Amino acid sequence: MTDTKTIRLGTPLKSNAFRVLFCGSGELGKEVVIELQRYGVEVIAVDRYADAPAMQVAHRAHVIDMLDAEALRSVIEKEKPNLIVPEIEAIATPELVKLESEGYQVIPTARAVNLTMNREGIRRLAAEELKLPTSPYRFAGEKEEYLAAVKEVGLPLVVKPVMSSSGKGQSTVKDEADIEAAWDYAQTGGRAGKGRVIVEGFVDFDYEITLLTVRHRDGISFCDPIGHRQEDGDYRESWQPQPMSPKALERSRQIAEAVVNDLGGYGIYGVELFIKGDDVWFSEVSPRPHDTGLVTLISQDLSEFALHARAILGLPVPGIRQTGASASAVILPEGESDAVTFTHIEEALTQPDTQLRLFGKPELKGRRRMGVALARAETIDEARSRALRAAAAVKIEL
Ligand SMILES: Nc1ncnc2c1ncn2[C@@H]1O[C@H](COP(=O)(O)OP(=O)(O)OP(=O)(O)O)[C@@H](O)[C@H]1O
Ligand SMILES: NCC(=O)N[C@@H]1O[C@H](COP(=O)([O-])[O-])[C@@H](O)[C@H]1O
Ligand SMILES: [Mg+2]
Repeated sequence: MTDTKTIRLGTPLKSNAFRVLFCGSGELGKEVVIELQRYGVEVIAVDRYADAPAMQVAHRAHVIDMLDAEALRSVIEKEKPNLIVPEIEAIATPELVKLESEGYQVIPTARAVNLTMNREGIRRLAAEELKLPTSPYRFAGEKEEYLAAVKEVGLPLVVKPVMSSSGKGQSTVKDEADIEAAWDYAQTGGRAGKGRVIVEGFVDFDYEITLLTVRHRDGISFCDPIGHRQEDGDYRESWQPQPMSPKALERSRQIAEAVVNDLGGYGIYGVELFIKGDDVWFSEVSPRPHDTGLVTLISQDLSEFALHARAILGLPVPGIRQTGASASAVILPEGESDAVTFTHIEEALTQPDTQLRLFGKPELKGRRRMGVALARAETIDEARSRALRAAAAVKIEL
């Protein structure tokens, strides 16, 4: 007898395959693909360039301009996936909204992906509709408007393109003299070309966290808070668990719950929060695994990638086990190469409880995250220095 309620996973490459299509195929997608492969899911990886990390572990791949709505629709209509999994912000998300209304399933929801790909969507939702505390902010599309926004918000402030990630196009302005340069960088450095910016008042936080929050068929589960250090808007190290006052943790969970329940769907969310004493500000949210959550590859029995896979397949998440003080440190070389060689990996791995991931990105142009070191230890401080030492040990030949 067939139980109509049960999840049905077929055999990959057969007519009954359960097919998942990734929009974006970077290092975060690669780990989710590996988790889905473990369930015998058929995976199709899509990105703007060939041989992207997740493509290397998927069944097949397509290279398209994901900001081109027609190209995106055409690949989806060709593959007819059971699930569409956005992996990066820079996608023609309004087309995903249309595709969802035609019956495709977008993870976690097309609305969540559409709102979060643009800082304006998610910020207005969080601050104006959900009334959550955020930094003061203004949006601007023209230089004049930008200069007025800067006046209203006041220095110090942070300028970001509305569509960007990993700090691309982002500047902190402390001095009047840097106001012009911040506008120019936002117009050239984002992931989707010129356009609107957000001007945010600088929040003088004690520390910041990512609260990984899973929405799954049985409700919501939280991972322990992840602390992290960012430079130029891009993450350099992360650790788990970040010590927090009970009040700040409770407040953080309330904010995360409010946001993910509004956005809905199944999957993991990375809720970014600024903390000062017991006060918590919402910063932004990724409706997908978070880069700072790479630490969960060593710090949890089910990593954020395994949790995402389970949640999106509609499988249960009865518990998440945190296995002690852990840290991650990025391998972030700078230069130009179309075939990077990594050496001294032995040195990176001489310490116990240390692991390495090299993403296999086919090109280095400027500064790019190419790998991550992971470590566990007795204390957070030890785990951090162990991860940093391992990351620094790896040498790069261009
Ligand atoms: N208003 C602010 N006040 C203080 N610091 C900020 C502010 N906005 C951003 N930052 C700092 O810059 C970092 C990156 O900002 P944000 O997360 O908005 O950029 P992003 O490009 O979306 O990065 P990612 O894709 O890695 O999440 C934050 O984690 C924080 O350290
Ligand atoms: N903060 C978001 C983030 O870390 N996203 C991750 O970086 C990739 C892009 O890397 P690239 O710029 O090196 O191609 C994305 O595909 C995703 O895996
Ligand atoms: Mg962020």
